Amino acid sequence: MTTHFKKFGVIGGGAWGTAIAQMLTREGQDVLIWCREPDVAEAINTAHENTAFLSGVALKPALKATSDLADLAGMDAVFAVAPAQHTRATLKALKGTLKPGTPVVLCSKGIELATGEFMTQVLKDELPDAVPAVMSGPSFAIDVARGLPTAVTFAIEDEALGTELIAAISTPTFRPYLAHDLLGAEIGGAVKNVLAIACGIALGKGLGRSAHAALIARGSAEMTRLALKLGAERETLAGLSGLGDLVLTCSSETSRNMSCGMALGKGESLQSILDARNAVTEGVATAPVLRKLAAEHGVEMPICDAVAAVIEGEISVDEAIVRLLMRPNRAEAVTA
Ligand SMILES: NC(=O)C1=CN([C@@H]2O[C@H](COP(=O)(O)OP(=O)(O)OC[C@H]3O[C@@H](n4cnc5c(N)ncnc54)[C@H](O)[C@@H]3O)[C@@H](O)[C@H]2O)C=CC1
Ligand SMILES: O=C(CO)COP(=O)(O)O
Repeated sequence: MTTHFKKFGVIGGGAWGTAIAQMLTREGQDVLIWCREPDVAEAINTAHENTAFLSGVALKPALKATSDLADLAGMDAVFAVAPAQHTRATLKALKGTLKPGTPVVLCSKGIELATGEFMTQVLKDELPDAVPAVMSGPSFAIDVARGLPTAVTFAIEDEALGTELIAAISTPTFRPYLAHDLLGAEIGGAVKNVLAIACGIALGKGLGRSAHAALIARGSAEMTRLALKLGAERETLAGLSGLGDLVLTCSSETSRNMSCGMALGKGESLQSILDARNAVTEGVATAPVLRKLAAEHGVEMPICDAVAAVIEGEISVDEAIVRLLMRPNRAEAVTA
């Protein structure tokens, strides 16, 4: 398929932005990644490595980096990969620089704490002339950067545009699947991070694999319940950006959310866990705002609620476990 997508901008020089930029860089495509830290941009341009956020991966020399967001002006498509709490500021800074109708592919997984908004709404607020897309699914940055096989959901309203975009970005090892339910893809990505903290807590506490599996299955029910209430589609939550990412994130210590939960389960304090890492743990910011959103919509999400209560310091990990286990018996159905 011929494509007019030749110039890609990536906002965010963290692990995921770097992996996406590496994946997009190929013959016939120019890729420019914006890094907040000038030394990260410098290292990508000169040493071809992002030692701060994705060390040990040899980046393609054709990948170029900048620390000036204005350099992303005129790109054919932009991937927004700053942490969810910083996405608004980076999009705001791009006002007036992108051509109207430029696709902006939202790749961060979270809900804005200050507003309760998902990233598509943040984009609409800041760059109303952009075309929103959501790319989300089971995809550790290190796997994608190393070219290991990965499949994600690529949600966009315009099917023809989406078909052209996924043709332009896919590789033999990176397979985006086209979808139209942007909200469903966003809900999966945001909620699975909170559930991964819960799974980590259970494993860190030594509660066993049966409890872990129960949390994944009941967590999936919570995620789907919220999605249906907000108007998203059940099928999306059963796909790569829902169940797929839930399983990955809840099963591997490579996940920052899962490993944060494990450390909490072993008795470490949240602050000491966060202080010790140079990486974002999205579920920590998402849990409180997710709890609020669920309450506003009358959606029961007891696992996410318990994680939020631990994160906000209201109850201990042990109290959260007791609270979940002592809930009254109920029907298994998602919408019961
Ligand atoms: N790392 C991964 O495997 C994956 C991450 N994601 C999502 O991608 C998003 C970005 O995560 P990572 O790339 O992993 O980040 P990271 O944890 O590797 O790095 C942190 C990033 O936050 C940026 N940052 C810190 N303060 C900032 C500010 N005030 N304004 C703008 N940027 C700021 C840093 O410059 C750095 O790029 C998150 O929403 C995450 O959930 C999604 C899929 C996979
Ligand atoms: O979203 C991810 C994998 O799909 C990465 O998860 P963590 O942010 O928990 O590391």
